[in-house]
Amino acid sequence: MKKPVRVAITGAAGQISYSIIFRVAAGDMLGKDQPVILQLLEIPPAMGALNGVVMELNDCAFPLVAGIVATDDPNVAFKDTDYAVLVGARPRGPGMERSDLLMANAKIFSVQGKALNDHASRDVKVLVVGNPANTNALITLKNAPDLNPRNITAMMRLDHNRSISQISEKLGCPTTSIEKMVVWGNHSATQYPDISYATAEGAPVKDKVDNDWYVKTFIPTVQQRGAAIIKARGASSAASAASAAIDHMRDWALGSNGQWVSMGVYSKGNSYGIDEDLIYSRPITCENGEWKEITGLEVNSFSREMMTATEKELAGEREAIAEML
Ligand SMILES: NC(=O)C1=CN([C@@H]2O[C@H](COP(=O)(O)OP(=O)(O)OC[C@H]3O[C@@H](n4cnc5c(N)ncnc54)[C@H](O)[C@@H]3O)[C@@H](O)[C@H]2O)C=CC1
Ligand SMILES: O=C([O-])CC(=O)C(=O)O
Repeated sequence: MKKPVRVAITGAAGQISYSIIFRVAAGDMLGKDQPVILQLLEIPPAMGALNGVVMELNDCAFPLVAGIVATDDPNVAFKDTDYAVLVGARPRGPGMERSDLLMANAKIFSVQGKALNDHASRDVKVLVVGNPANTNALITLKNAPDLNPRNITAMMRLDHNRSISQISEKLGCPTTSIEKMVVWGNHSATQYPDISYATAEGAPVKDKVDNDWYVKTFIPTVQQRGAAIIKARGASSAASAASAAIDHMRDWALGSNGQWVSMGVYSKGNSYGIDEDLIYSRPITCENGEWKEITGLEVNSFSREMMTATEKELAGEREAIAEML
């Protein structure tokens, strides 16, 4: 049996975590042979509810759960943690943009960045889910100067999976046959789901769909999917967000088997002309616990315009929270 690893999950009594925690415990994220110690963080008013989650976890008698810590102290939750999934943050309601959450949530990530810096494993892999995820990841990174910036990422996998699902439905082919999808930029309405390189059953997707559908239906549907779920459900997506978080961390830890995925990662300003000091989503493959960017793709003028629009939005968000960096 492998040695247990520590997985910290914040917002542990919230909607998304109610799906994530049980899947991590079942081995969906790190493998069916990897025991985990769950380190669950909440705020004081939610500790009663978190206690209920812990009771349910115990009732599952999961063979892989080697320990559970439930706490309202980030210094305890992040102690020696190998993985951290930062979900705890306010969700948006109808009519809001995710950036409207920036001021409400920014402080959470400066506090948690510092706590990760001081207490987590030096190799901790961090995924920021709480919105606005990319800029919250930047705040986390800037408050954790002793950690490797490569190890702090933002979740774009839900957008990636949504894109694949839309193409699969349009073409009537299985999701597993769609490869080389890319979502660029911010997890927001400016994100750019790009089918330029995508293939379905080995053939270019752009040859199978008309450009009008791509520009007028596909792109806005993916960009607005979060808002559509809020409208339909009265609450933001939770199980699909949890599933995307599991996919992101599993592929990062165990490898993406050559498949392209989209991850919000730290930009050093040396690829695709994207400004440095942003957490910007791009095409990635993962192997041996490391992510690697796909570089050198040709970018046409439509793509460049879309990539720049989402970059500008991220730069504006960075400006708005400059004092927290
Ligand atoms: N990046 C993405 O693709 C997605 C991001 N989200 C975002 O994820 C976040 C969480 O969403 P839900 O679980 O639906 O919300 P929720 O409101 O059900 O749960 C959030 C939980 O976080 C807790 N929390 C608040 N401040 C905290 C802190 N400082 N430390 C620890 N816990 C804290 C709250 O007590 C609450 O239990 C929201 O910001 C939402 O917008 C949601 C869907 C997709
Ligand atoms: O739309 C929201 O506020 C929640 C979210 O990030 C998503 O579902 O993509």
